[in-house]
Amino acid sequence: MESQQSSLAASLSPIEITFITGNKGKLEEFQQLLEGSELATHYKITNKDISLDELQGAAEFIAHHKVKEAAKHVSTPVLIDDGSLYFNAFNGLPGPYIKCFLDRLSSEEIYSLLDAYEDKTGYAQLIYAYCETPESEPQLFIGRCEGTIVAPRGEKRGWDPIFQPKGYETTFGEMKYEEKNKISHRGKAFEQLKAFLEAKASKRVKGE
Ligand SMILES: O=c1[nH]c(=O)c2ncn([C@@H]3O[C@H](COP(=O)(O)OP(=O)(O)OP(=O)(O)O)[C@@H](O)[C@H]3O)c2[nH]1
Ligand SMILES: [Mg+2]
Repeated sequence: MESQQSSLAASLSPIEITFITGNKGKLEEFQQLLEGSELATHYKITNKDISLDELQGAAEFIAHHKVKEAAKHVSTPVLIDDGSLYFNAFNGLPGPYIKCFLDRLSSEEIYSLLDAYEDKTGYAQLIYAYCETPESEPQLFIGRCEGTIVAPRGEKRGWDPIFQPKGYETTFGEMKYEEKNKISHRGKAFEQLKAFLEAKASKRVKGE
């Protein structure tokens, strides 16, 4: 039975998903996560860089709207990645607005925003959102990583150099993608996305 199912799995064409992002770092981390998983057998993931409207509000709301928008642009199911960084002293900010800060301030300047606060803790959050068609209800997979905002160290990529995950002596900027992905907000969200996609592929193989 198992071997019948594995030969059926091999004969089925892979399910295509379009990952919509213009951010090369996100794409590289996602590809690295994919390489370490079985998903590549069942799915063909392609990338499109489409500029999507991102509303203001909570990250979950933004991701929900962003993936629905994305689904209108392509004929395959879509996936989006939405990242945010929260300073505990700022009660939920910058959150999803971290991109505006990164566009206008250096990492030193972002770190300095916390000068007046003793509490330098925060967390990184990542939402993978998946949507089958523009009419479908999106599925959200949320990963969080607790840490501390520190003076920048390591590669200058987004806010990686100022985020030191809890229990580690290095910032994300000093880690290789592989190392970061094992503990990161993105790695945690990916584990949930993977379980969802694996269950979907397995149902297809069983003809359910
Ligand atoms: O150092 C980082 N480590 C990360 O793990 C990470 N994940 C996201 N980001 C940055 O946070 C903002 C999110 O905004 P965002 O989700 O809208 O991304 P984006 O606009 O760059 O791409 P996309 O919307 O086309 O997918 C953008 O500035 C991203 O560069 C990160 N920075
Ligand atoms: Mg964006």
